[in-house]
Amino acid sequence: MTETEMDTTTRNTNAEEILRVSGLSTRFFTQEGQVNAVSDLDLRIERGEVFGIVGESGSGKSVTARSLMDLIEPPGEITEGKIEYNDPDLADAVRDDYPQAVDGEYVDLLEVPADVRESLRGTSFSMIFQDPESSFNPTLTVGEQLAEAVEVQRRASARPRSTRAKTQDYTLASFALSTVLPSREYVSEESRERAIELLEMVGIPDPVERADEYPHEYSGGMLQRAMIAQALAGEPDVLVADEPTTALDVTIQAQILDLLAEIQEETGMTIVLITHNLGVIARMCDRVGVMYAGEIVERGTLEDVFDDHVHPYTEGLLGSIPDLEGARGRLQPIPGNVPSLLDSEMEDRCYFADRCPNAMEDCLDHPPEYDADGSADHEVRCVLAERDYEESRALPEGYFGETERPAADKHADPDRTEEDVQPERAEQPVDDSGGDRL
Ligand SMILES: Nc1ncnc2c1ncn2[C@@H]1O[C@H](COP(=O)(O)OP(=O)(O)OP(=O)(O)O)[C@@H](O)[C@H]1O
Ligand code: NI
Repeated sequence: MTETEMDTTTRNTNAEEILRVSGLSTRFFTQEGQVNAVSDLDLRIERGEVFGIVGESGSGKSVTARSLMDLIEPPGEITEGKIEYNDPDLADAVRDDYPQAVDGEYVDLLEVPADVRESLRGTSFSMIFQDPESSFNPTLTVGEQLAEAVEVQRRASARPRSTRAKTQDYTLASFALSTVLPSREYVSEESRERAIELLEMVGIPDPVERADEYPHEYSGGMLQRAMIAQALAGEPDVLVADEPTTALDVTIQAQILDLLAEIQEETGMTIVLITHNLGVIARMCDRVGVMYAGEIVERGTLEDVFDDHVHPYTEGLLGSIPDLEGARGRLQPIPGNVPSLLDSEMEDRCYFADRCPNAMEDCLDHPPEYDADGSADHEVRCVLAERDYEESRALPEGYFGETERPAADKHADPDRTEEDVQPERAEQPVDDSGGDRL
């Protein structure tokens, strides 16, 4: 181990992990059979970092995000694993009733009742989505909805989580209470003012007037900003952003990413950023996990993944982003199809082997995660971490049957959104449409 590697190791043991996900599996029990959307997934998210999850369409990114937020609905189900959240007060509050859920300052959110999980939504965890329409009620003004979100936070901070309740009953009941949305008439003037502040913070011009408008009166980019404001109303520790810019045009995409980066810097919030776009990852993230077929197949720092990647899938993803010069690069989608995640069709091998230019006999066994060169965080689910590619061990052409043309990826339309988000960490000029945001 080199000296630099030692340093990284030290840093990582010291950094506080706000979220520890271990062995998480999420299945959908559909008429066609069991869909293994997320399988045995491990994640360690450090407080204050921007952690990116990237992968092709169907790789399980959104299901991972929704699992973290406890938003999986039937026929889906988290079938295994732990989602441990670092919150000493919560740990104290639930320790007596749910000792198996608590490990020091961590609480396994899958071991506490649903109402406790729900009480954390908005105030500890918040999520923004690709389509802001889904986050707003069309019949209420944006200002009213933001004020309601602020009220939820006020109630949550009024509950005796940090002062330790006298009785467990009271503690748990208070968690549940904070999930009840106040009705409109209880929204205080203070919350209204805070709503306007939030709109201003996310760069909405004339926030006082805009607060009284309905969602449909907002442009796509403005509504995206308003959704971010809504997500921030509860001052969450962790923001999960699922493709927050994909639906927007390139200029607005860049502005929204800048806004998120600014807010992150200002508040120290932890962000889990989900995207199919490695350019967005390069611009925003500290560390990244590359997802394929419901698993993280490569993870590490940006440097690990961009410069020292081992997995041919990562290589393939990198080949499908535009070149660094900003000239329209030739996008080369990875040949072959995203695999079926139907349990009955998944073989116990490397799930990428049928598309992999370097598939060997070794790949017929499902690979574990290996340590890879680079930072201490660099891990890869590929035998190439352990051995070089050997032509003599290559699987014969056509081993997995006919390889077809790549499936149309709904996100991979190069003419629309990809070209201007550059895969480098450039300081972008701040857009001037928003005034003072923070
Ligand atoms: N409600 C559902 N019922 C059945 N299968 C589902 C459901 N939701 C997701 N899946 C399956 O889970 C797998 C992962 O989907 P997910 O939405 O997480 O992919 P993704 O990586 O977010 O893709 P995209 O980039 O297209 O958003 C897919 O095979 C999908 O078909
Ligand atoms: Ni998705």
